[in-house]
Amino acid sequence: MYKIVFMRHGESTWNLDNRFTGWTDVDLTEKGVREARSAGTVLKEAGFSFDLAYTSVLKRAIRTLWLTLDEMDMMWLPIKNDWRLNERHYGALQGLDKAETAAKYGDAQVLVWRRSYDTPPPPLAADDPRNSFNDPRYANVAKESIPLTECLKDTVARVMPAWDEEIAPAIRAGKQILISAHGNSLRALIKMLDGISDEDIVGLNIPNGQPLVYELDAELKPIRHYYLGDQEAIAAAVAAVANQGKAR
Ligand SMILES: O=C(O)[C@H](O)COP(=O)(O)O
Repeated sequence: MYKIVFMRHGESTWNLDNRFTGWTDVDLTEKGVREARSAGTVLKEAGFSFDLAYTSVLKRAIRTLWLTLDEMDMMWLPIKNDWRLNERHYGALQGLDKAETAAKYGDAQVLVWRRSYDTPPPPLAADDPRNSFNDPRYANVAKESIPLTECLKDTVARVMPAWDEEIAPAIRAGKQILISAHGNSLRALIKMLDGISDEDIVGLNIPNGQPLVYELDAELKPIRHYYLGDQEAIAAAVAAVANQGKAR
């Protein structure tokens, strides 16, 4: 049996402000820093150790990983940064308040933009200065692969090659792996691993900074999964994520 640990970054400044974030590179709040450190404590106390970590090229996931590893006294761990683990690109919604957007367009429309499998939010204009075409961190990415918006299906299409080409072979080679990523890049991975339908994926929400353990069989099919830590607090955090897109 193999084990892999997934973790969404700790609370970010735009999580706190309830803004659509996507590829915007915002940092952790103080609470997010505490969540990342506490994830390290929880992992250490549960006896986890790692050979390799993967994260995105966005600082909220990178810093979460650093703080978690610091807490585990494992800052020496090799880290692979892969843009394909980035958050789903939120298009022209990036920067907008989620509840205000729901008040303007309705809860149902915002649920479609946040959680539907194949309806992307409106795109950023190609000449919007917030596009990532000239950002040096994507210098090695083909321009046509750099999105202006993404639905979850688009995110699956970029996350799965990272899984198939990089992460799955490393698991098979016996590496213990920690992945620090984002709500929707993790939803994309989990959808594929667990074979969740396009309809049911709407109901999957991932809380900030909570280690999620997946046990996998020899074919890397999930046997079971569970969050480490305080289960009541985690259930409340999952419900809070679901409610972020509702008008107040
Ligand atoms: O990009 C964002 O806004 C969040 O990190 C994930 O947002 P969501 O839960 O609204 O999809």
